[in-house]
Amino acid sequence: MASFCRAAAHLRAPVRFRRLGTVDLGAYPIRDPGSTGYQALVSQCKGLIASSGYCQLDGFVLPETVRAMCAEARQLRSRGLGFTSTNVHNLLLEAEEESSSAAPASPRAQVFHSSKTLVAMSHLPESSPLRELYADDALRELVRECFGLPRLSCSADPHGGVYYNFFDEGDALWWHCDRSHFSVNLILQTAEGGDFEFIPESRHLADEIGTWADLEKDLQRRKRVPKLNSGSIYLFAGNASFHRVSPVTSGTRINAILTYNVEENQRLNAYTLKQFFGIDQDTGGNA
Ligand SMILES: O=C(O)CCC(=O)C(=O)O
Ligand SMILES: [Fe+2]
Repeated sequence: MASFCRAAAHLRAPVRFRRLGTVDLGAYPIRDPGSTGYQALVSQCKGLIASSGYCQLDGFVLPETVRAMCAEARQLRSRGLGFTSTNVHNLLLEAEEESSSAAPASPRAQVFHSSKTLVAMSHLPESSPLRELYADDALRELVRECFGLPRLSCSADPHGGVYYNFFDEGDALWWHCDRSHFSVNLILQTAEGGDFEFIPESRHLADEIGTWADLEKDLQRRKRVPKLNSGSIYLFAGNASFHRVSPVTSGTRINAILTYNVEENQRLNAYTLKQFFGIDQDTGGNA
């Protein structure tokens, strides 16, 4: 009888949905910044960023959440909410008028065609696990500390704060240095090819090596190709180092970019919104 009552009480209990944990807090104690584990994590990341501009946190996002994010990304894309762009750019992502003075064979005159498909933050449902990760103050604080920044805010841009990226077969992001000084990237699904490759502290070579052909040889010879798995997050000082995503040869690479700014209330400019998200600033709608 007693056991029957317990069972009945259980049946009457309100249904609780199990909330997925997002971050592996055992390995990365981001909710406990006073702990020695947290301090060790920050000092290790700071050291790596100081020496090579790069550090990666493997298994940062738990596998179940990675699966939920991949499923969400694919579902949004299958509803036609992805925007595929081909971007023509040079090594320093300069505007045409900035690079027009470069000599024809020089590195800065080289033009690349990069392509990928993005799903903007404005398409993510309120309950999105990617939104939840982006809204996590403890992650933002970790990023701030690792890059040694005085303060850090989430983007105020409704489309570009955090977004999914797809690199399908043939897609690539060719050699460049970012305009922003730091970036945070979450790998959700790997593919054949689609490797993140970088050469620490190499930006100055664009002015020192006379031709793109010679610079490319140097980059290929010295590049680092970290082994990234689904669930890895990497922090990268992408303004100082040439990097690329190599062409995908089979499958689809899925990743998410989390955008933070030192200054508050930063939004994407009209060019970036149109070029990468297909959004007209005036209407906010997809082009
Ligand atoms: O997806 C990556 O691993 C790199 C992306 C990148 O370099 C960029 O968005 O500027
Ligand atoms: Fe980049």
